[in-house]
Parts: sequence; structure tokens; C-alpha cells
Amino acid sequence: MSEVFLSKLEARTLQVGFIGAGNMAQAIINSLLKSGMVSENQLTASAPSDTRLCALRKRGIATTHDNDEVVQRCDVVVLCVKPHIFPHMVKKISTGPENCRTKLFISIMAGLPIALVAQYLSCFGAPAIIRATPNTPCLVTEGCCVYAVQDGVNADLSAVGSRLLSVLGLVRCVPEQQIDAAGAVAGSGPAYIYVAIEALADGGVKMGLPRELAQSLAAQTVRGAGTMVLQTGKHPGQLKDEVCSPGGTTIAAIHALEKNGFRNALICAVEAATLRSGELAKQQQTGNK
Ligand SMILES: NC(=O)C1=CN([C@@H]2O[C@H](COP(=O)(O)OP(=O)(O)OC[C@H]3O[C@@H](n4cnc5c(N)ncnc54)[C@H](O)[C@@H]3O)[C@@H](O)[C@H]2O)C=CC1
Ligand SMILES: O=C(O)[C@@H]1CCC=N1
Repeated sequence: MSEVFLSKLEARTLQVGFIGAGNMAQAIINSLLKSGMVSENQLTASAPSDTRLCALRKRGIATTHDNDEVVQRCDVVVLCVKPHIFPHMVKKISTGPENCRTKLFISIMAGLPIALVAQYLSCFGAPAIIRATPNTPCLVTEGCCVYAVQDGVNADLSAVGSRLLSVLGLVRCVPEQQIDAAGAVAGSGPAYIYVAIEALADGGVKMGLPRELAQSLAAQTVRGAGTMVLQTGKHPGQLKDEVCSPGGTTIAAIHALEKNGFRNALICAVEAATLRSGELAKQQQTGNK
């Protein structure tokens, strides 16, 4: 097996491009740079306007309004546009198959299966595809990312994709059927937790705490609890029991949570996000918004 791309990654000459320069592209770029795996001069990002490109340009990253330039220049192209933009965006790329055949495309677009992305990219000589679902905490190098590799992808390209994604935090390669559900837990999950932090802080404020103190305590408590689950390996139920003194304050609060359907709300949230992922794919297949 020729390991052209791995050699380029190791020699720090691999070019990585981002089509779309919004929240997720910025988050992934931040993790890549912080890891030291790539430097600014290996990155290019495109978007139609300068709104999000300016900050990247100030950091020494090449920017352009021309998606073609990203495809031509880069070995790895990360597709970071919204799913409904993708079909229109692809149609406007004119780089030919001879230039694309050996490239790796990493799609982070929610809901779009590898087969559908491959169908849209087939005019580019069937490049290799990885489908990934990262999350916004990649911005602060506390991200999660699940990914699936298209069947038959050359081992060199697959290894480069895995290496690049490995810097995003907790990273797992999964069968593609699990991507929608994993995205519903971890891709969308930060939003559920922000609501939880805001609500915890609201509770503190209701009970007389200053807002800043309540919010800091709530956020650190979420971080601490998450770290306890990851570092102790204990079941979350056991950790919950360790906080609940018999007849104490916490079990009274847990009872209040159960009465208000806390678990049910989270399970329904993950189910809703997973089902919505499936709908996004269907809409792209049928051409609806
Ligand atoms: N935000 C999140 O937490 C997550 C988002 N995703 C996926 O990541 C993708 C991007 O999401 P965000 O970064 O949140 O969106 P965003 O709206 O922040 O960024 C989208 C970017 O695409 C650019 N864009 C629009 N039309 C374009 C075109 N024709 N060519 C090139 N660039 C174009 C926009 O200017 C913007 O910079 C979506 O497909 C989403 O499903 C996946 C996991 C988590
Ligand atoms: O809400 C969305 O569609 C994207 C995918 C996961 C997080 N944000």
C-alpha cells in the first residue's frame, strides 16, 4: 500500500480544506491547530462572505470565496455547509474527476448518509468519503466525534481521516447505522446541556444566588459530573446514589426531577433528533427543504 497521504501528514504538507466556515469548521480548525498535527499554512477555508473568514485569515489560514479553490488545493476536504446547501454547492464545483479521485472528503453534514454524499460527489471521480458527527465543544478541545468510513476506502486515506479526527476529543469509529443516534446524543447534546445549565442557574437565582455564581456552579458541576463518569468508569446510577443521602436533600430533588419527567424528556430529545436526521436525508433525496 502506498502511504502518500500519511507521509504528507507526517511531513506536515497535507492540505486540509473546509467548505463552509461556520461554527463547526471553526471548532474543528481550533482542535486541529491546538493538537499541533497541522499548522495554519496547511489549512484553507471557503464561504460566500467574509463574515466568518476574517478571523481565520487573521490567524494565517488561507481563505477564499471559491469552493473550487479548496477542492483543487486540498488533499482532504471537510464539508461543513448545512445539509440543504450541499446539492447546490456541489453543482457549482467545476474541478474535474482527474483532480478529485484521490482526495478524501469528510462530511459532517447532519443526516446525509455516505451513499447520498457519494451520489452527489460521483461526478468528481468517486473520491473517498468519511461521514463524521463532531460537536461544538471541539472549539475548546473537549469535543466528541463519531465517524464512519465508506466501504472500500483506501487504507492510507482512511488512516489520515482517522488521525485528523482523533484530535477532536472522544472519538469513535462506528458503523454508519449508529451515526444518527450518536449525533443525537453528542452532536446535538451540548444544546440540551446548555439548557440544563441555564435552568440549574435559574434555580439558583430563584433561591437567591447571584446569576454569575449560579451559572459558574452549574457549568462546573456538569463538567465535574461528566468527568466522574468518564474517569471512575462507575455507572451513573451508582454515582447518583453516592450523592443521595437517605432522607437528604438530593433524593428530594431527584424525586422532583422524576415527577417532572426529566429522564423521559432527555430520551425523547435523543429520539427526536435521531428521527430528524433521517428526515434530512429523505428531504435531500426528494429535493425538498
Ligand atoms: N453546529 C453543530 O453543533 C453541528 C453541526 N453539524 C453539521 O455541520 C454543518 C455546519 O454546521 P454549522 O457550522 O453549525 O453551520 P454554520 O451556519 O455556522 O456554518 C455554515 C457555513 O457554510 C457557509 N456556506 C453557506 N453556503 C455556502 C456555500 N455555497 N459554499 C461554501 N460555504 C457556504 C456559511 O457562510 C457558513 O460559514 C451542518 O451540516 C451541520 O449539520 C454537525 C455536528 C454538530
Ligand atoms: O442541529 C443540527 O442539525 C446540527 C447537527 C448536530 C448539531 N447541530
